[in-house]
Amino acid sequence: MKTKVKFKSVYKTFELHAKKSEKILNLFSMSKKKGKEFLALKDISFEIFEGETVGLVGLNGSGKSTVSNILAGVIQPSTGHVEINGETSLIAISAGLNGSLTGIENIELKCMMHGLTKEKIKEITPTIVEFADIGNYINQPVKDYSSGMKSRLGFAISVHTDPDILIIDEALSVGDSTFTQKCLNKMDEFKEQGKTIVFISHSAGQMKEFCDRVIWLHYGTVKETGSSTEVVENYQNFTKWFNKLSDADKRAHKQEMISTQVSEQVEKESKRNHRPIFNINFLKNIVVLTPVIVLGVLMLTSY
Ligand SMILES: Nc1ncnc2c1ncn2[C@@H]1O[C@H](COP(=O)(O)OP(=O)(O)OP(=O)(O)O)[C@@H](O)[C@H]1O
Repeated sequence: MKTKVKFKSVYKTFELHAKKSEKILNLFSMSKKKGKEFLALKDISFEIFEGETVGLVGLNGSGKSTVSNILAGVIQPSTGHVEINGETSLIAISAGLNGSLTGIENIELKCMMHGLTKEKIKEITPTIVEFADIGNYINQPVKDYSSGMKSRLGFAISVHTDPDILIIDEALSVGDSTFTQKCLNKMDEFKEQGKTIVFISHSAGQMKEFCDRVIWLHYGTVKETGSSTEVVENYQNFTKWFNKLSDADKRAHKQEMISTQVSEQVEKESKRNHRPIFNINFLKNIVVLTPVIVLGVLMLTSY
């Protein structure tokens, strides 16, 4: 079987800053206070093969969208190896849509970005418009759309640009039932054509029906990978257990898990990135630049 996607020991960290000013100072390496780092993905490894539909499940914040954004090339992993064999197309609520452009203009732009010729775009635009089915809003700026409308347009464009790997990130959750069914039928067509699909949904039913395999992400790690029925059932048992906890126990459990995502990276970072506020390069720049600036000011004021 041909590998379409491979993640090997992937980590993704996000910097967390208590204040905006810290973030700005950090950009110029002038702050000693290194913002804490949050490990959204910790040592993630998995493989997806051609023609498979693989689901991602997990609690809010477990890292599903971070994986889908890496797959779509929207963000880069911090460390680790990512192999993607084919063109990906991400369908998430409003992903890649330009708010100030109209629906029609977005169709043109996104299709061009997928490398479609002008003739091809002209040919498929009516089909996309018909699939999106948002009436006259197609000529309105996307910023005026409801989330359902954005999702409809995003889905309609993505499935008609003929991607190898389709990534659907909860885009169906905001559509009404008629549109969701239309999208699920389209996904069936894609499966029949042997396309690869990565599907993120909080619907256990959709996961079991559409996915060959499911990956359960848990606080940034892979908790389980296996057949969709088995993994979804184990995940549901976990959520049942979790929901039975008291509010205080839920909070404590979450806090305990999240603290492992923050503290581990901070320890590593503090060892790796310990640097003085005014390092030698900063002082060198001051020594070289000050006379130049003073000379410039003197020349300007002498005229
Ligand atoms: N740009 C960012 N800066 C800081 N933290 C971020 C950023 N993007 C994501 N995160 C954090 O990374 C973690 C994973 O987020 P992600 O959106 O991948 O979760 P998810 O599983 O898709 O959640 P949901 O089910 O709510 O959509 C979350 O704790 C989130 O707050």
